Amino acid sequence: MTDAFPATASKLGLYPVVDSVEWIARLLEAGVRTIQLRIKDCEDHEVEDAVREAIALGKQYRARLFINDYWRLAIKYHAYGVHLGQEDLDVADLAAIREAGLRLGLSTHDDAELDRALALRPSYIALGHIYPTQTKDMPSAPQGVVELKRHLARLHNVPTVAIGGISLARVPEVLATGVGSIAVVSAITQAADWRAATQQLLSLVENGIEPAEAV
Ligand SMILES: Cc1ncc(COP(=O)(O)OP(=O)(O)O)c(N)n1
Ligand SMILES: Cc1ncsc1CCOP(=O)(O)O
Ligand SMILES: [Mg+2]
Repeated sequence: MTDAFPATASKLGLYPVVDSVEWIARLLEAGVRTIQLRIKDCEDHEVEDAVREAIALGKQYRARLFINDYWRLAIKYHAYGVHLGQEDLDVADLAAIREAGLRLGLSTHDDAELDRALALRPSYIALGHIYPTQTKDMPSAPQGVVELKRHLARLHNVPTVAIGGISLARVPEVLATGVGSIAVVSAITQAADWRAATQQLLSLVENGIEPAEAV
């Protein structure tokens, strides 16, 4: 059996996914403790400064900072973790990520992808998209909360994250599925008042979760 990736918190709570160091800084300052830097479609050298600065901020705030896609840079600067999609899995050096001690989060969209993800023993598994989203072109249909719940039934011992179209108003029905974390982009970055939105999301999602484990 393949070695497991390092463990992360059993419930990751509110998980903003953002595209700049500025967003990382303001959300960590606002109390977010799980966060992802997601800058799409760049060469490593174009995002190296941003990745390094985001990782430094993550360490400063003792937060769980995941780097999307740029796994070589995440290893180079000792990120807390890396998030990869199914296509990324075809090219990434998973052994190098594991040996460097980084946590690994994986995207899944259906049962076959869940099978593949489970076999890799990642630190968490993300499920989506749950609702229609304007943030990313998705080839598949939204899975909805009924399908999310069915998938979660296979994932008792793995931290889970729901993503895609999750607004403040939809958080309660997503949480009711038992998922351990809610990942959002536009619910924060497109909010009229991002600070208020972040505080409302934090209190809804993290109410009842143990204080953050040391990072
Ligand atoms: C928490 C979380 N879940 C899913 C994704 C999507 O990742 P991926 O499939 O690799 O697509 P891109 O984000 O790279 O466009 C994510 N980033 N974070
Ligand atoms: C990156 C990603 N992966 C699946 S859906 C999505 C975008 C989620 O953005 P939003 O929360 O604005 O729908
Ligand atoms: Mg990706």
